[in-house]
Amino acid sequence: MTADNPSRPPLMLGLTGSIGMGKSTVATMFAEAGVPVFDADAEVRAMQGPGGELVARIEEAFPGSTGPEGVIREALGAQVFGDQDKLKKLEAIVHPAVGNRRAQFHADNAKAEMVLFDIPLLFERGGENAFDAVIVVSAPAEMQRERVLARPGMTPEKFEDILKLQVPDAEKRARAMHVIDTGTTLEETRAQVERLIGELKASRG
Ligand SMILES: CC(C)(COP(=O)(O)OP(=O)(O)OC[C@H]1O[C@@H](n2cnc3c(N)ncnc32)[C@H](O)[C@@H]1O)[C@@H](O)C(=O)NCCC(=O)NCCS
Ligand SMILES: Nc1ncnc2c1ncn2[C@@H]1O[C@H](COP(=O)(O)OP(=O)(O)OP(=O)(O)O)[C@@H](O)[C@H]1O
Repeated sequence: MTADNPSRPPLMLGLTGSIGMGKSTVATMFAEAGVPVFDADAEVRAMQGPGGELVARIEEAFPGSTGPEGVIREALGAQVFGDQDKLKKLEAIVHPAVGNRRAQFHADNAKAEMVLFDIPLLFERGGENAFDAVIVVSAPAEMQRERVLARPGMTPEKFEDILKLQVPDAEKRARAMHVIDTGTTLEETRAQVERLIGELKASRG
């Protein structure tokens, strides 16, 4: 467990990586090691799910994209991932709401030693400066492709459309302060996460 430290603000860690590289898996490893985690994607899902606060506005902007269970993600994804203007319109609805939730999380965890923000679009949206350290998860492209294409509802075309929207993996790695290799076993990745937490704690003295 990371100990609370009332005298200093928490170390702000940003976790990012391209589709299927293992952000969620690695964020869970941080949480299991006692680090509070803000999961931007989970917040989006909650706000788009049944009774979610964004459902009505999304239906208004994208008629037919919602139902009794909230946003029909496959249908909305099919509309926006190949169309920049539509994606921008969706982001203008979703991103400010994620920002509000993030501010709340920040306030709730003001006394933690470190906090981790799992932000899929951290580099794409230029949010690096908000963090003391940016951590990128990365695996070989072929492994990424295999993982993503194994997901239900995924097609090679959708995968290519999403890749085009994201900063390339090589650039993410170059801009990262730390890279976690997810092209290995889960145990080895967990060991890397635990090692990094130890280094970050030591760096604070
Ligand atoms: C369009 C939606 C409903 C499709 O949902 P679906 O479950 O099919 O896909 P999922 O969310 O798992 O995304 C698949 C991949 O695309 C990436 N992705 C999602 N939105 C974007 C985006 N705006 N720009 C670039 N990549 C994106 C994700 O990081 C992931 O790697 C959903 O992605 C969405 O609401 N996106 C807009 C909000 C957003 O930007 N979310 C990501 C960061 S918080
Ligand atoms: N060493 C590893 N580290 C992380 N993930 C691994 C590893 N080995 C296998 N995997 C698998 O790779 C997949 C990574 O998916 P995950 O949902 O964590 O990625 P993501 O980056 O969050 O995806 P998305 O961008 O679509 O949200 C999981 O199914 C996970 O079990």
